[in-house]
Amino acid sequence: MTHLSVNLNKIGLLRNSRGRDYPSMLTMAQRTLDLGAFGITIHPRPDQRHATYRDAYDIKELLKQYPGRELNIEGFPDEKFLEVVLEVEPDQCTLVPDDPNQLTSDHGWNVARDQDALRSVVAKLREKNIRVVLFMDPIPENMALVKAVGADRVELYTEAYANAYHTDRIEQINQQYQAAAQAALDSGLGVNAGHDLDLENVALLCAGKRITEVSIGHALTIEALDSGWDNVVKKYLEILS
Ligand SMILES: CC(=O)[C@@H](O)[C@H](O)COP(=O)(O)O
Ligand SMILES: NCC(=O)COP(=O)(O)O
Repeated sequence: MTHLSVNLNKIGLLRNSRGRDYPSMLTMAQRTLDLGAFGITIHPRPDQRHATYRDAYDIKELLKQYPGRELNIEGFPDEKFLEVVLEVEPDQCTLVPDDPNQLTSDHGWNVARDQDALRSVVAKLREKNIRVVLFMDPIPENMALVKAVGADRVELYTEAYANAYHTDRIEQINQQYQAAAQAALDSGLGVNAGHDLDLENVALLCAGKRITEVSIGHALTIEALDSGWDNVVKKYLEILS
């Protein structure tokens, strides 16, 4: 079984487009948890274009009603992000090497280059018992360094997998992701995965039984426009069970 953490960024985008609390992030988080999702993910970016720092505090408060479920906060560890995460104390923090002006996340960490800074950030988060995840490209040789800086898990950046899914390269690409996941496991790390996963492609990736958690938001929100939020969340839960 692979845990589903639903990323609510795109609910935040809709909410922010009118400046009112509609759709409500909290209502959607509660609805998603009531459907059985393991967790909620948000990625507050410096411009707060979708998920906001306030959402982090509010969803953490909501999760007190859901023992065993988790909040995962993703983002680049700048001063404000770290201030919020160290105050909110989510169950998990996924560090992503995004520039503020990036359209979306599109690469993993260069841990060899950034190891000193990462080691310091990871230590601060671990002091608060926050599980630390590094967003990584699926390169097996890089996994041991993630462990060396003190992280608990990697999140495999799955855009390349999603792009290959409907091509004749998918078997080779999936094998690369499975090898990266195995290398992470062999290094004593847990394995998460995310970015551009959807109802069609998620099953093959998780069939290898190496992935503890997937975080899915963009495709899930779009699929919900066709089939309804509840139906889509239930479909993911069925696939991942
Ligand atoms: C890190 C990652 O791949 C996604 O979780 C990210 O949160 C997507 O961000 P946007 O929703 O801003 O595209
Ligand atoms: N870490 C991946 C995530 O939270 C959601 O990514 P996406 O499904 O919005 O592409």
